[in-house]
Amino acid sequence: MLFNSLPYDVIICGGGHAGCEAALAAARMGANTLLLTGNIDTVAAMSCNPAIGGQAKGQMVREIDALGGEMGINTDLTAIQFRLLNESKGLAVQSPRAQSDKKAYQFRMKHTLELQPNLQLFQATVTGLTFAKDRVTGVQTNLDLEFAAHTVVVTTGTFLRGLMHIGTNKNEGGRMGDFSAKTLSASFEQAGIELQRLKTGTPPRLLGRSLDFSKMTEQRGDEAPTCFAFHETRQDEHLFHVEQTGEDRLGWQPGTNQVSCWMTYTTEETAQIVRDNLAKSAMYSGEIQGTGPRYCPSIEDKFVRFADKPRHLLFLEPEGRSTNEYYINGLSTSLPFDVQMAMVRSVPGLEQAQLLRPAYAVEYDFAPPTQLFPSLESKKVENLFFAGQINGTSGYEEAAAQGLIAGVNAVHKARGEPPLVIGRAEGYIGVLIDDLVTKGTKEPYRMFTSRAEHRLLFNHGSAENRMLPHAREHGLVSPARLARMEAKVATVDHWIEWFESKRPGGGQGTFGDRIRRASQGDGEWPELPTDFQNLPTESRQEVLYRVSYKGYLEREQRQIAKLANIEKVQIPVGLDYLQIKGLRHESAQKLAETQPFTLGQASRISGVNPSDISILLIFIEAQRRRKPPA
Ligand SMILES: Cc1cc2nc3c(=O)[nH]c(=O)nc-3n(C[C@H](O)[C@H](O)[C@H](O)COP(=O)(O)OP(=O)(O)OC[C@H]3O[C@@H](n4cnc5c(N)ncnc54)[C@H](O)[C@@H]3O)c2cc1C
Ligand SMILES: NC(=O)c1ccc[n+]([C@@H]2O[C@H](COP(=O)([O-])OP(=O)(O)OC[C@H]3O[C@@H](n4cnc5c(N)ncnc54)[C@H](O)[C@@H]3O)[C@@H](O)[C@H]2O)c1
Repeated sequence: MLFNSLPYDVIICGGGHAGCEAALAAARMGANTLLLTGNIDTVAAMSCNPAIGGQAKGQMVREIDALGGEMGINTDLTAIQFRLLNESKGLAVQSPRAQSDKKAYQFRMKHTLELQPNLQLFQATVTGLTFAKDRVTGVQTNLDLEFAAHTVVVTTGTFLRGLMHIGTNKNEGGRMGDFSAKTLSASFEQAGIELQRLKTGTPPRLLGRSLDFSKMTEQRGDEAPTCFAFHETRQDEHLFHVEQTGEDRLGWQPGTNQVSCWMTYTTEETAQIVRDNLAKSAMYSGEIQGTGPRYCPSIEDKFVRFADKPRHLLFLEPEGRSTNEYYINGLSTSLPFDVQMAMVRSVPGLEQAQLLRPAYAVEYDFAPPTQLFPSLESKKVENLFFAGQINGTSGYEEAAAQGLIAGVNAVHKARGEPPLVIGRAEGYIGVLIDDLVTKGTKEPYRMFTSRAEHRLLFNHGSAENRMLPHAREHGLVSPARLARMEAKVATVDHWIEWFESKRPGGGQGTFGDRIRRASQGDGEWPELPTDFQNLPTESRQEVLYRVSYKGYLEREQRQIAKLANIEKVQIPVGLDYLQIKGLRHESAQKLAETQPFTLGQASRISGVNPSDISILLIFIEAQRRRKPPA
């Protein structure tokens, strides 16, 4: 039965981190949006650890916030511990990280979805897509209801043919206690979309009252929390806490009443248990075919790949304020349950530990993302977008970032407008999507600072400055917030200019020169004007960062300017690379497969070398000259 006579502008399949951002972005742009998810109670569930942010991921969450997304503010208002990572290192690599109350995070996100105008939330499992020629036209569900749409965004995470492993024990599901989406994969394959398998894993959860914290080292949160949302420009938004009805904020502020994490280490006994039972691990016995995340290795991987390391650090993280459940960061495994018990109890402080949930690994289908345009629209099926773990990524933040972009672009597509594409030189979100659609991935992709060529420009505090043009052009934030973002950028620019032109008394050079010397430990800090000291912390920090690192940042900008020329050269859609004389066959094939948008994107395809790019440039320019003016 067709549920709606008029098609929705956008339907989102899956209410995980990608789906929530996609749905909110689309509805906030005024599009008539439907979010279908298998279980409304698991909206925005954190399948693994109760943490948001960390290196590069923290910066990405701030970019999501600057683009009007929800993850940052939802974390701030449900966090139970805040820590700024790399605090002793340079500002460019400092990353906010917070642990959220897992349930509060979900409840607040669900409530935000419920309150959002233009958005309908509905519980149903999507079983297939409907097509007309090479276009998607809607979705089918397990309720025998069909929904029609101009565009569809798929954000089904680890659920496609999800299969969980604990030793030789197997259960179908995308997550422990959840269902497996078994029929949707066939719909993609029917449409010519290729699927492959990946795997990921999670550690056991423990009962807090069975743990001996006196044998562990306490790790407290930062006294002054580093928030993810830009509260300075978000003043008018509803900062409701989960107990609220959405009208005002409680007296509660982010960073109040934080809880501690606890550190302990694996022992020689743990290593021995793992080594003795390696053959029983689903991963090592050949039970699992999919490739796992290299950068979040299981404990089996750690003892095999880093055999010379006698012990590994573990963090005990509380999962919330109103639960006694603890997550063990660092002990992901797919060993049988009895081995997991022995392993856990070989760790100081965990000798009497009771397990609430076992560790497990999950295998699932993903759609290699080279099948997507930079807008995240499928190259094979028009109006169909993909975002999140289904694109081969790992991580809540990576999923949310893609969800936001796919949601915005689904609306643009429905309206016949050009897509939002963030450049590699603008932020981690640009790097993430460019890496995915250009190079693809053979293992779960996780963001790192080292993936970005221009990471010095990506300090977390500058996200609003960097995203402002996109937020403005695509209407992603409220007019009031946009005005405050613009005012903030103008204030920052004003003070940078002021420091570079004015000289303090009693020393040589401008304020800028003195700040640079002082920030490198050479000389005293000049006394800074009271007006500057009175600026909100974030604006002040951004000015000092840009002044302190002026030389390095200018060098980055020069490099970007050099590359900008090839980034600007657009490649005509449907170019027949195999007909271009002089282009190596391998390059022609890779280019035809990837169908890059710009020469810059073409230059990043592995196997395409600089001489191929020169040949391509000459060809495009010759073609352009031949074309009669319109
Ligand atoms: C066991 C495990 C361990 C992990 N470890 C970590 C970790 O430590 N840290 C980390 O950051 N990431 C981890 N991940 C990955 C992390 O959970 C994902 O990267 C992130 O949640 C992906 O977000 P998503 O929105 O793409 O998908 P998900 O969060 O998986 O959400 C998918 C949503 O789609 C819904 N859905 C699926 N199929 C359908 C359908 N056919 N119809 C309707 N609704 C559907 C589901 O109900 C769910 O709500 C782990 C995942 C798992 C399962
Ligand atoms: N299977 C998966 O898909 C999977 C599995 C695990 C992790 N991940 C991803 O990786 C991230 C977790 O990975 P990680 O192990 O590097 O941990 P993390 O990102 O939570 O922590 C990064 C670093 O912070 C420090 N740290 C860890 N726990 C801390 C705590 N409680 N308090 C303070 N500092 C802490 C450690 O030095 C750690 O190396 C997740 O956010 C997720 O995106 C994915």
